[in-house]
Amino acid sequence: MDFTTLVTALLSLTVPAVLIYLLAERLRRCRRSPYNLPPGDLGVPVVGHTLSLLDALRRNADLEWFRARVRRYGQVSRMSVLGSPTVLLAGPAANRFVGGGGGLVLTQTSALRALVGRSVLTFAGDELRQVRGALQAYLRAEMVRRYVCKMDGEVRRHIDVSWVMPLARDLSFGIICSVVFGEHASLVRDALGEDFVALGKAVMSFPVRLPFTRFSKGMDASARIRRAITAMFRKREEASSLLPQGAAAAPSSDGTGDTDFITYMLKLRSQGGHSLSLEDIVDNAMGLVIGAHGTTSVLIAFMTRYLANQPHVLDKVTREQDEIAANKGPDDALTWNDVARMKYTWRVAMETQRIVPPVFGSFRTAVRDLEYQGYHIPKGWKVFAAQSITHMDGNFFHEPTKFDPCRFEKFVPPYCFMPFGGGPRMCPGNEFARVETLVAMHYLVRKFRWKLCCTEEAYIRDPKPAPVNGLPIELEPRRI
Ligand code: HEM
Repeated sequence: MDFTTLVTALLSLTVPAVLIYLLAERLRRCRRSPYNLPPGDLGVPVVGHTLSLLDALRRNADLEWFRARVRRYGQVSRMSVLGSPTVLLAGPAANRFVGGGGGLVLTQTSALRALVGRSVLTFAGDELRQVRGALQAYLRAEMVRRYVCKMDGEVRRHIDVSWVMPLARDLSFGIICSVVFGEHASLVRDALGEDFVALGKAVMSFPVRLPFTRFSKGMDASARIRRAITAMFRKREEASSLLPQGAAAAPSSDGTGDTDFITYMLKLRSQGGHSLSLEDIVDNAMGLVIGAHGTTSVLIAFMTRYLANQPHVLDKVTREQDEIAANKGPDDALTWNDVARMKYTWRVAMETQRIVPPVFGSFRTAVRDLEYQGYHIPKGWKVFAAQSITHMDGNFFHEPTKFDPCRFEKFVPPYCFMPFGGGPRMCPGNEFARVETLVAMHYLVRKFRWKLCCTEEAYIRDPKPAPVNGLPIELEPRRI
């Protein structure tokens, strides 16, 4: 018997034996459990349901996957994903429970911790409170109001390209860079654009530091971004200590919101608002860029797709945008008041997010033993609620597969529509995303008409929704 045959024979005996042992252990533990665990199963040891869920996501069949489990086990069930026992919850009460936060913390994968070290995505306790407070203050409506002009300029710079997904990505990347990095934005965009793409892709990867893995590329990109941005702002940090009290956080004299995020955070620290180092602030800036651009670009891209397939909706959006433009000169930038009038267009955006939510659900970890609807959730277990389950439930949304923006003119029951999450970890950038999307749509529908090159183009979730071919469109100038 040669060496290879021997190794193969040994492996074929030991691997099944180890798997059977692990399975038996797990079954014994479950049977001994003092908990009233939710119904369900933990699947194959270690792998659990990870591969099956990933496969469903890649085929855009995740809703069916979740529904099958809900049909089989009810609205509370147990499964195992990414190596952890996880409770899958469905329904508005579940969305409220997961968003509410009591005994649950945001699940941080080890990839995320390694990639964006110390940021709002990885903090807990006091540090989290300080940074959430600063982010919410920075992104509040009055601040976003001052970015409208900036967003307008950025959209006009991008608008004449015809490959929707990359265009939407470039656009939202450009906008978030100009807000986060201020006068350094173009430098960051040009020198670090690719690195931010690699970083975004690595966030949900397996943390294996081998050459050519997504994670490894993300780690290299993250180190380059950190180095470059820290160096850029080292000077700014010194300069900001020379600014008069309150100057950095105040609006600029032209009202365009020229206080970039990093300067804002440096100034806030000098006023005792937090105690983060420049390196931590840069990590938070990275977190903000990741949170902002992979999500808003999905919304803009899918809205473009729905408008192409729904001519009557496009007509209504165009009428609304034409009325807004009628009172302005061709070079006048949009204002906050203009954006406030785009009510129907925003309903189209909400309907797009109902059917294709950019973030597919909320993952939490139980920090103590919890109880939900009579079942125990042991400390350390994960809890997951997928938005699509309530978004596509006929009990809350009549004919849920139909694209109908007017449904948002009526009352929507609480905790059924949650594209931005809810509770203490709700997206702090929701207002920012709303304004960015509306400004982009204004110029798109006013200037162009478009046709989808692949009318039935499928999309996958990776885990964000992405059209398989990048959603190419034929774009032509609009004849008015
Ligand atoms: C359509 C666009 C967007 C969608 C659908 C979206 C959705 C979400 C959701 C669902 C969460 C919470 C996830 C959870 O509960 O586990 C979240 C968190 C977050 N979002 Fe957004 N987001 C969008 C745009 C933005 C923008 C424009 C920014 C920044 C300007 C941003 C920054 C963040 C940050 C920093 C967090 C983490 C907050 C925390 O951990 O406490 N997002 N987003």
